[in-house]
Amino acid sequence: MSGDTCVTSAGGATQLFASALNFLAATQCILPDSACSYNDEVANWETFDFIVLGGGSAGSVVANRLSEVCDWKVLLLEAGPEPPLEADIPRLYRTLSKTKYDWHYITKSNEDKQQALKNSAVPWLRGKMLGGTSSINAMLYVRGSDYDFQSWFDEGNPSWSPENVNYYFKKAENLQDIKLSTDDIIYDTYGHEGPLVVNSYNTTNEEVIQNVLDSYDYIGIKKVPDINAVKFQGHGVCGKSRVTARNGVRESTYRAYLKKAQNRSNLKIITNAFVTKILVNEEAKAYGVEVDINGRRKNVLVKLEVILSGGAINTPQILMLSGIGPKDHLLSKNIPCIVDLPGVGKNLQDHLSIPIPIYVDESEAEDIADQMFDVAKYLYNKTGYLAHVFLSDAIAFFSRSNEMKYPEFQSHFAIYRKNTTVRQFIDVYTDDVLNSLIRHISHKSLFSHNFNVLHPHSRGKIYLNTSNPYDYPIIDANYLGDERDIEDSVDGIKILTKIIDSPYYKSINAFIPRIEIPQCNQYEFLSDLYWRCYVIHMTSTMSHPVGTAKMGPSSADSVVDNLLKVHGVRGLRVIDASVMPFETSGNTNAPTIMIGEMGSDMIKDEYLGKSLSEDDIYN
Ligand SMILES: Cc1cc2nc3c(=O)[nH]c(=O)nc-3n(C[C@H](O)[C@H](O)[C@H](O)COP(=O)(O)OP(=O)(O)OC[C@H]3O[C@@H](n4cnc5c(N)ncnc54)[C@H](O)[C@@H]3O)c2cc1C
Repeated sequence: MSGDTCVTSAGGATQLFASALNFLAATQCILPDSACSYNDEVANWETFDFIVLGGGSAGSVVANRLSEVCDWKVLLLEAGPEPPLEADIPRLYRTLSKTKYDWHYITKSNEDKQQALKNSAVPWLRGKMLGGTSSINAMLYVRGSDYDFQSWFDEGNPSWSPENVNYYFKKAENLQDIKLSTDDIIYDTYGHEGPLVVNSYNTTNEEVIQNVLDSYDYIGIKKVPDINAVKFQGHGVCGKSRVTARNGVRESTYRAYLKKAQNRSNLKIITNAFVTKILVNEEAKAYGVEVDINGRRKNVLVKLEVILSGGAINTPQILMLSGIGPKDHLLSKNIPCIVDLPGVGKNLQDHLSIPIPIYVDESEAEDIADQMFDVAKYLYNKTGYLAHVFLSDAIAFFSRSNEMKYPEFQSHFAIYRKNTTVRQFIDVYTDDVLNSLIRHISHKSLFSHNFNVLHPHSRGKIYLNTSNPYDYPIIDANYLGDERDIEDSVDGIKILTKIIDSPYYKSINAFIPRIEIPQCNQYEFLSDLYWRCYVIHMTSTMSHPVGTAKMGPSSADSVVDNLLKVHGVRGLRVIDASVMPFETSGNTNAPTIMIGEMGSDMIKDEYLGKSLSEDDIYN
């Protein structure tokens, strides 16, 4: 592997950032160091102790942790390249959408719902590069609640108790916000010696953010100093989120885990390596993988295990292509079934996202000169608007009753200043709906509260279109397939929209605009029926798909066991977001990294004996 050239730019920047990018590209060598090409060679039929398939949020963790053992020869195969410059600079991440760094998946059209979306389908951004989706995500660092992991445990997964899970969150973390560390509770919550820097943004719209948090507080969603350090209480909690940022630069798992391991002689990292199937023999033992590296097919062999970390879409696809999945479905695609596992690709869950636009009279518009000044600020000390993503770090979690032990809903918050470009951030909607959404932006600022349902009842599925590994699988997200998700959304939106009666929102003349959706125009504005219709047609994704290789004790409905081993197959584990039996109460990157940490220790434990510093940390 050579690692001494500089990062490149995706060249896919939108007009808004084009001049900034050119400037940055010209000065890229003063940006954070980066290895540029992973041109390790792998020979046909070469043998490794472990092959990790997919270098994303979880796969990067696993590749690092396994290669800590000098005697193990580890191979990481990643379909995409090294991340470009735009992945490092938080604000530019959206420019990677629909480039070679994104798988650009899209869900199957929903026949009678989601009519406000183009083709009634939802684009699913997924990172295709080292760091995977952690190189393209919004960087919010949210662990989820103890309730989530207790429900994984109660599902028959004894290693995943809240206590064990918290141990692995801490193992990953390295809290860097010095101010926060002076609070004992916050200090004790986080880990301080892990590879993953958890911090606060260098820059936020502090005044607005505090006003918005105070407004949540006013409607009963209590403002707290740190979201991860409190137990969910009352009607809800809100605060500034921690983020995966290291002094203004994205902290992907590529940066946190892979770059630190890249010089180990026992780790080979191969990019542009697209795995077409796992080789499984008749005794149901995984013995290697078939991979396409820059157009050349190779077989690579494994002594101990293949670790599948392809993410919630590709993991079930690869399992099915390898003969592991629902027998009837595999046979219908002319794939011999080696292990009949009906759960592969099922149990797909995603957090719903429904934009709640609120127009306000707020502050002056940003002009292009301000933005160019911010470019200079970023180059100087990694502050300015390039240092944070378009979603702010103000987040809120809430429930309908104060008896709840966990949040049912989440709200993200984004500010679009008057006369700025909004279109690119919400371009999933049809032109008419989008025009209606942004129609006041020329003279008002838009406060967009992204409303999320955290524990949807609907379940979707992923299945093969064909047996050709290069054909995308079909994503049937089944949003709102369960009527309860519509009712829950309406209830949650009615709680959230009370915010416009808070003193701050009143002081800035806040109002919710009616969105022109033909199917909803018959309903009285802001009535239950209007919101119901709005939910049915405006629901999109929070980009948190999980569950398609569910962890659980029974091969009838789950894919991996408590130790993440694929049921009925030897030498094969899944370690990524697809193993989550249920969605967590928040963004899914932190829990996926935690899964990477615990999964790695499970492997070490199996082959090396107890590897943990605390006895019996998992059963
Ligand atoms: C736009 C967006 C914003 C988000 N924002 C946040 C946020 O702010 N906070 C948060 O917590 N979560 C966020 N998420 C979600 C979070 O990032 C994901 O849940 C998490 O990254 C999933 O990790 P993973 O390891 O399961 O998959 P990934 O990180 O997607 O990794 C899978 C890897 O496998 C590779 N791969 C797949 N198939 C193959 C193959 N056949 N051969 C070789 N390699 C292959 C892929 O290229 C990829 O690198 C966001 C997601 C998106 C899309």
